[in-house]
Amino acid sequence: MIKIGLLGLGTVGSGVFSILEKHAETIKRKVGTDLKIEKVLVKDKDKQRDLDFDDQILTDDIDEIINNKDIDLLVELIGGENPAYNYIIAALNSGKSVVTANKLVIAKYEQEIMGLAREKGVQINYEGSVAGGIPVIRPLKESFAANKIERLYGILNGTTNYILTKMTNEEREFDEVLAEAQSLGYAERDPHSDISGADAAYKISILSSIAFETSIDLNGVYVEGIEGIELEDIKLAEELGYVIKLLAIAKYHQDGLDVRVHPAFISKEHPLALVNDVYNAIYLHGDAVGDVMSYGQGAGRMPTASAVVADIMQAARDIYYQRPEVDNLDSIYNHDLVNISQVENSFYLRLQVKDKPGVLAQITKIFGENQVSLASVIQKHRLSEIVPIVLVTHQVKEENINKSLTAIKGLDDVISIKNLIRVEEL
Ligand SMILES: NC(=O)C1=CN([C@@H]2O[C@H](COP(=O)(O)OP(=O)(O)OC[C@H]3O[C@@H](n4cnc5c(N)ncnc54)[C@H](OP(=O)(O)O)[C@@H]3O)[C@@H](O)[C@H]2O)C=CC1
Ligand SMILES: N[C@@H](CC=O)C(=O)O
Ligand code: NA
Repeated sequence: MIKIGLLGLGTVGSGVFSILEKHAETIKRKVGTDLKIEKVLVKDKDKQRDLDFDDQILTDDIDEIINNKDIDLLVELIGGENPAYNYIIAALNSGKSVVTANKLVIAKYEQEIMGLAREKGVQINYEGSVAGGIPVIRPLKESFAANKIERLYGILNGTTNYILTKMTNEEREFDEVLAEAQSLGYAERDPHSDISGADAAYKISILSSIAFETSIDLNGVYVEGIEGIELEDIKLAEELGYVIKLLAIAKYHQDGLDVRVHPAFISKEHPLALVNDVYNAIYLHGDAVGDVMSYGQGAGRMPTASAVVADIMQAARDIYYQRPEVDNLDSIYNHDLVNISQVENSFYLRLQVKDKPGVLAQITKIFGENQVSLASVIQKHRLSEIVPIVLVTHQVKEENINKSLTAIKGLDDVISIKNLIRVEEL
């Protein structure tokens, strides 16, 4: 029998608990032995819970798990940086294998955690940390191992994709849809992590380090969230043949690796444009396999628990058969991350200007001086003395756009720059 210490009995922890119960027989057959949840760490032992268990297994003392020699496997599902990080390190140090869905901790401390697991000869599995139930970590490590991965695009945050989908299809308000995503268990405890793009940045950083065999400095990943997206931008995107998605991108660039997260216009025709609600997708290109897309639910109780339980089963099987963990996936490269100012894209720009002759000419002159050429210009209906203008550029370095915007902001007749969104040619 393999005994488990489960940390956290919230959205994902309760899903793991119920799958381990519901499929106990099948799991036993596939692993080779029974799995038993020996102890469950929670914050509040008196909280009302919808699960059927003996209260004795609940604890609020981590030592009862870390110091319990009978527990072989620690499953960390409390989230956040600390104490989760400390508990993972303590478990590895005491020779326990670890399963976690904590993208923050893995992205921030990947090198240290992987190194420690290797040193101790134990497993650290984290399939649930990226794109919930979609198998993506193991495929990258194993199924695509014979490839050079050239680029990777992902919709990696369920909460923001849910919000953008509901804003697009139902014209609903941001705050109302966010509250719904929280009640469905999709959002992080601090939903700012979802909205700001940080959660997706942790995830693309984890995927990049595996795909490109490199360590990733999170501080070098450009991150922009969906806070600035307005219904107006969504409608204009639709008019222009695009949808807006919070896109995570990792690809080779002449100066290193281009890793970033931001809202992007993507063609309505691209398969990623059809990824809606809480669904996530990863679209990658390997030199041998070509284009591959994986799709499924990226957040939520049971989809995430599906990935976590599979990780538990893999670790348990290896513990039971005393197979040492052999992971030769060292980060052998130290690719530089490219500064966003050096990245080329097309841009969508929405401005409000005074309704006067010559304003557009002044704007296009500034663009011309900064080598920005325009693919389209749309002047929308006049609102009192204000005219909304929408511009789409051809491909240009971001630093040229920034210089242009600084000059455009200084024009007397420009009232405001409402939004600047990258148009990603996938
Ligand atoms: N929700 C999702 O869809 C997904 C979540 N994840 C990741 O899974 C992890 C868990 O998320 P989720 O289940 O949503 O989180 P929840 O907030 O729903 O649950 C957290 C659980 O951890 C317990 N807990 C929190 N802090 C402590 C602490 N300091 N000491 C002991 N117990 C603690 C809570 O106890 P109590 O019950 O007493 O409050 C609760 O049971 C996170 O890393 C998250 O990023 C990954 C993919 C998808
Ligand atoms: N908050 C996350 C949960 C899964 O990782 C999300 O919305 O994707
Ligand atoms: Na996953």
